[in-house]
Amino acid sequence: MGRVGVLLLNLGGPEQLEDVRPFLYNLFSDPEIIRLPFRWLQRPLAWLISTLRYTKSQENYKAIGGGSPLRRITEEQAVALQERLTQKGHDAQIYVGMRYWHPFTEEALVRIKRDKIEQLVILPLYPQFSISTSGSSFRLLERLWSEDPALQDINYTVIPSWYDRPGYLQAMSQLIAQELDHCQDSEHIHLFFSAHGVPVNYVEEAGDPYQSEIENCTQLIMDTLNRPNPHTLAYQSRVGPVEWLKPYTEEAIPELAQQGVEDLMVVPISFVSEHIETLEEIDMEYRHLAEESGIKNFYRVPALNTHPVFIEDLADMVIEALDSPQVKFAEVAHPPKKTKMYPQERWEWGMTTAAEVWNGRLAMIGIVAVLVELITGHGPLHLVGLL
Ligand SMILES: C=CC1=C(C)c2cc3[nH]c(cc4nc(cc5[nH]c(cc1n2)c(C)c5CCC(=O)O)C(CCC(=O)O)=C4C)c(C)c3C=C
Ligand SMILES: [Fe+2]
Ligand SMILES: [Fe+2]
Repeated sequence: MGRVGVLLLNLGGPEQLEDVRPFLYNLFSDPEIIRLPFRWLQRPLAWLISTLRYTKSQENYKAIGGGSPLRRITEEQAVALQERLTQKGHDAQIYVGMRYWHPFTEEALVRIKRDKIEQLVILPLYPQFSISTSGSSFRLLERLWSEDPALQDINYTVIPSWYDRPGYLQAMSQLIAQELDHCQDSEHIHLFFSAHGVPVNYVEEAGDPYQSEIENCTQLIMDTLNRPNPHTLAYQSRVGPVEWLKPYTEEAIPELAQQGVEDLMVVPISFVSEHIETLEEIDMEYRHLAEESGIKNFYRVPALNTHPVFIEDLADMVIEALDSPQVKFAEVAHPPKKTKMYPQERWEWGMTTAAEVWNGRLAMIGIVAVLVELITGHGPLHLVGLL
């Protein structure tokens, strides 16, 4: 076997407050994150939302120390994975490729080419697949590959998702059990699985398997944990005006309190590292909400980070992938759609007169909306919840 590399994919996060605005711009420029009827609207809208949202977002990053810990933790995972692979007799170079911040996926590919990697395992650090996360990175890679003959010489394989891996499930249930064992009468504690949400139309129209993978994952963790605790699954971090997967975390917590639940333990399951949504949203916002709603004891299970059982499983995944038939981007970047078209494609009927007229009208509405919002600080984007 030639020189082996592992490319770890992740979202990326602003390392300092000045990074928040360009990070948000990159995020909202991604058509897998906001689906718009017209491609040309993507960058102006990304500029608009990032400009109007960043001060609020900066406040959240300020509350967790001024930046996202995601790069540091992902690099620690990379080091731990490399060590574990070496112990298992596999020499591999590990690369981190983030989607929206440094080190960008493009930067990782420059290093992979420079190091003359011949076998590459592409491993997203998202246990469950979503069009908006792993899918977005796979599509980016698919495009970069198609543009670069040097990349086409590399034998690569993709691991699409791995939420059902025994090691991952073991590591998650060990973390939960450890947290439960710190508490008295732990069998009464309600386990509250909180997954990052996605818009409903991703699942129902675009065919995103995310919801079913999250539901299966929750059940598998409960089976592995094998304790009598009651549990609930809900979705957090909704952004924007459209409907997202339900129940929403911020509604489910007060409902449970009303039903008489007094002890709640939140288990974050869509992300393997601590990040803004665990450290700020869960530990601060949802804790506050829970206490206001009458929950007496609020606990949170830590993220996996470099949990040894988890890292061991990542190493096994890499070794197994090297021995298995290759999985190509074309197989994983485009989940089969539920309806004939992606939501944004329904509008793409070509350069018809009607489309041109609507382009013009929407542009005017957009410009007026921006001006009103910039001047008054209030407007349609605040109303629909994007800001
Ligand atoms: C599996 C995890 C994630 C899914 C699914 C996901 C979908 C998704 N996210 C947004 C919008 C935002 N995400 C933001 C930050 C962010 N998102 C995830 C994970 C998932 N996102 C993480 C881990 C982070 C934080 C990184 C860090 O800095 O620690 C943000 C920015 C933060 C903020 O301003 O609140 C936005 C905005 C959408 C629209 C979406 C699905 C379509
Ligand atoms: Fe997100
Ligand atoms: Fe949030």
